[in-house]
Amino acid sequence: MDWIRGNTVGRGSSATVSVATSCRSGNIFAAKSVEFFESEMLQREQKLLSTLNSPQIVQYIGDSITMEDNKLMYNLMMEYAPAGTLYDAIRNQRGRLEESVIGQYTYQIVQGLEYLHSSGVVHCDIKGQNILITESGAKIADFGCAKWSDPDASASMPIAGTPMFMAPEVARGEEQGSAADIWALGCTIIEMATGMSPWPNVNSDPLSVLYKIAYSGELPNIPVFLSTEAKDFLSKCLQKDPKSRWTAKQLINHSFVEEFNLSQRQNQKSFTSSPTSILDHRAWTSTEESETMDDIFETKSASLAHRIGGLWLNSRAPNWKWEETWITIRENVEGVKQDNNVGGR
Ligand SMILES: Nc1ncnc2c1ncn2[C@@H]1O[C@H](COP(=O)(O)OP(=O)(O)OP(=O)(O)O)[C@@H](O)[C@H]1O
Repeated sequence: MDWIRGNTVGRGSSATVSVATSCRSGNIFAAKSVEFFESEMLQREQKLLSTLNSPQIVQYIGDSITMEDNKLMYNLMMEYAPAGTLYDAIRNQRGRLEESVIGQYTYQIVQGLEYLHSSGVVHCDIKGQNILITESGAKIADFGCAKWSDPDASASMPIAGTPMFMAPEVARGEEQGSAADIWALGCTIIEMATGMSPWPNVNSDPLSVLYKIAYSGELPNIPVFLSTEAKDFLSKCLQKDPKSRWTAKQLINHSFVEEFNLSQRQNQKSFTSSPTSILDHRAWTSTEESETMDDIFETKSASLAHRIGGLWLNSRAPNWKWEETWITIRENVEGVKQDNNVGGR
């Protein structure tokens, strides 16, 4: 092992993330690790992340297999973000970021999404917990749910993501394309502005969340205290019809983020720095009667929500805290696999 594992800096539903130091260079990086026998998803994430290269995407460094405490581990190495996630930043600011900061992060996330979507990748799990804050701003991370947008490649790809941040067409199990990332971006802006979920008054079980999003016809509330530009930007992200949602390419020129777009262009003109090392860049109310549920979930598309909800109910974790962390769910081709994302952050 030519690197030393340091402290654990994060724990997701699928993996543990530690800070690590290279023995040769002394450089610091992050290692996302799982036991090799259950590393299929992390290896899939590695394959996808290794094809990406953008200032607004967490920088891929490499992968390795290590033997630690008699356990064979698979590690995905990437740049380390000492400041943690956007979710941490929101909590540090007592749940509400200033609008100028929201604008800046939003611009950087849109840049990352524009890069991803133009590269044929859909992230599928945009939320504050999956955005890292680095010296060069917000970077999109955690490609555990990501997929290629090519219909042939994604035909067998199941719906994945975090119910509270899911777009209506995703909650109905119809499609999960790039427009779904834009809806999730809108939800993340609400998270930045309020420190709360986009559906704060909805019963917090995923089944209720999914039903509300899929069939109520309602939209998340746009915070009243935001500027007209910010509200307009949000309304472009939170269109029920995915075809009516603005694309990342359109949003990048929206007046809400215009000043960050302009200042970046100016910076690009004045600096011509060459890159050094990659490490230098561093669910409606409470659950209804089951007859009603069966009526509601009769359709093919809704059966997805039913399966997800059932699984969640069956595997509820004792230390679950919905308010503090948003669940990520993944369905594999053979069936549904539900991951409890229970704190540790
Ligand atoms: N590069 C990094 N630098 C610093 N902290 C990180 C980094 N990557 C991840 N983390 C921390 O580890 C946590 C878990 O990482 P990640 O979201 O990638 O794991 P996961 O198991 O895929 O999570 P999820 O349950 O969202 O699928 C993050 O929320 C964050 O706090």
